Amino acid sequence: MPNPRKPQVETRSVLKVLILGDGGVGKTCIMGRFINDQFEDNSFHTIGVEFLNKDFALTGKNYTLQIWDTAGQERFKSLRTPFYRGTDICLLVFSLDDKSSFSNLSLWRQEFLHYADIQDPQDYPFIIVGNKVDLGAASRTVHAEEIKQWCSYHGNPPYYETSAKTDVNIGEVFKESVQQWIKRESDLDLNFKAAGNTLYLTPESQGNSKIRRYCC
Ligand SMILES: Nc1nc2c(ncn2[C@@H]2O[C@H](COP(=O)(O)OP(=O)(O)OP(=O)(O)O)[C@@H](O)[C@H]2O)c(=O)[nH]1
Repeated sequence: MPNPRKPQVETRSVLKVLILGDGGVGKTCIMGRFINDQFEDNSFHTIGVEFLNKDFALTGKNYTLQIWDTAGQERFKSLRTPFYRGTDICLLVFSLDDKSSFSNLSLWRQEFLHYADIQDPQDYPFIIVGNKVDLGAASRTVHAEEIKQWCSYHGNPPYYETSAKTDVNIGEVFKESVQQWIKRESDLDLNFKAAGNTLYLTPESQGNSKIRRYCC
């Protein structure tokens, strides 16, 4: 039973989720669907970056997803890249009816790794999103086999086919983001322990507020 005299402190992890991909693939609409459950038929091109927060609970734990929508057009590159650092999860989005948005996925991945200064690209949690699945098979120009090959070459990141318009798999992508983050945190923890970095608390060290679990 909770102690009524003790204030209940809510613990909440804040995750930065970045959405990248060509202009027009539906990044803003994906964010709008997830945050407000709305879809814009005529959304404007994003200029630079915009971010919105959404609280999310998974298996009894609370998270705040800080979702960063970026401008996909090349002319806005210098406005978006300064915001890549500190990203926890990166969504790489293409449109299933736009072959060149899929061909550009590798460039988006490289741009992110470079400007976010990621040291271990193979371990980084990307999620691949093929949007506009509602357009159906007749409009589809990017096929399952080539997506599978791309993913297999790039470390098998999770792949989702979504529709911001008809709300297909949008919640699942963000749930996957949290799951990827949880997995990465626990892998980092295991690696830390496997490297023999166990911290033993002695009576002296317990009084030393400068001792931290991880070294920077
Ligand atoms: N059919 C369909 N259209 C979509 C979907 N998502 C977005 N669109 C449309 O695609 C167009 C571009 O959507 P945006 O969300 O603005 O694309 P963006 O990737 O943010 O574009 P930039 O801001 O230029 O980077 C708009 O006309 C949307 O209505 C979808 O799931 N299905």
